[in-house]
Amino acid sequence: MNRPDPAIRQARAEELVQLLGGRPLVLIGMMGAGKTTVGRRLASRLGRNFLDSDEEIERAAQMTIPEIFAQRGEPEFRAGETRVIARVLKNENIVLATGGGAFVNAETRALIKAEAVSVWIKADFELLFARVSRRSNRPLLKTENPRATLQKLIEDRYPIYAEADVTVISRDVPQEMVASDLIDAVLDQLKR
Ligand SMILES: Nc1ncnc2c1ncn2[C@@H]1O[C@H](COP(=O)(O)OP(=O)(O)O)[C@@H](O)[C@H]1O
Ligand SMILES: O=C(O)C1=C[C@@H](OP(=O)(O)O)[C@@H](O)[C@H](O)C1
Ligand SMILES: [Mg+2]
Repeated sequence: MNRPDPAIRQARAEELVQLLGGRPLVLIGMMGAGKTTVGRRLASRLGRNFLDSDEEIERAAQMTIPEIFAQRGEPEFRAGETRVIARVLKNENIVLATGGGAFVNAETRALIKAEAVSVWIKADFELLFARVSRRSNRPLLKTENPRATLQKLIEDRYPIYAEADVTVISRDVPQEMVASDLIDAVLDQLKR
């Protein structure tokens, strides 16, 4: 787990930007995987704009995600999510962090596959559960048994997430290192 030399890190970031040729980089995966926080660092490393579909939905609705789920319900949230992702994918040179359910939607998934390079940030159950337990801002986990709910979501969604172009394991290491792993994994894929 050596930290790469900053010059090498910079060179890898530049190479990736070249190979992407403007295509959006879209992060998918479960709640707690690190899409939002690692995505922000990744965008800064690549000199790209960062967007988060949840933040875009909150801005458009002028409500938080828990408020949207409580007052309008999940179907309306999902409709907003599909619209927002279709809109932001018209931009080049972005890193987009999606919400965990976005890629599960067939329409959204087709759009991401057509317009972007998708990266599944994959993490094991205990790591995800520890991370999502720190905050109570994820309405889907407000159940009697959040562990069982998370486990069921993992079972249902992992076969779909596996359709992403690239998979990166979110290890329990600093986010900068996950961002480096991500750059290396996408580079490997694009150079094939
Ligand atoms: N590599 C990491 N090391 C430590 N904490 C992390 C790491 N990646 C994410 N986290 C933390 O886990 C929580 C969930 O991350 P977040 O980026 O919101 O995930 P997502 O958007 O995939 O749901 C946040 O508190 C974040 O700071
Ligand atoms: O997995 C999901 O269905 C959801 C994930 C959340 O985003 P994060 O994956 O960024 O936590 C957010 O979109 C909403 O609470 C629903
Ligand atoms: Mg997020």
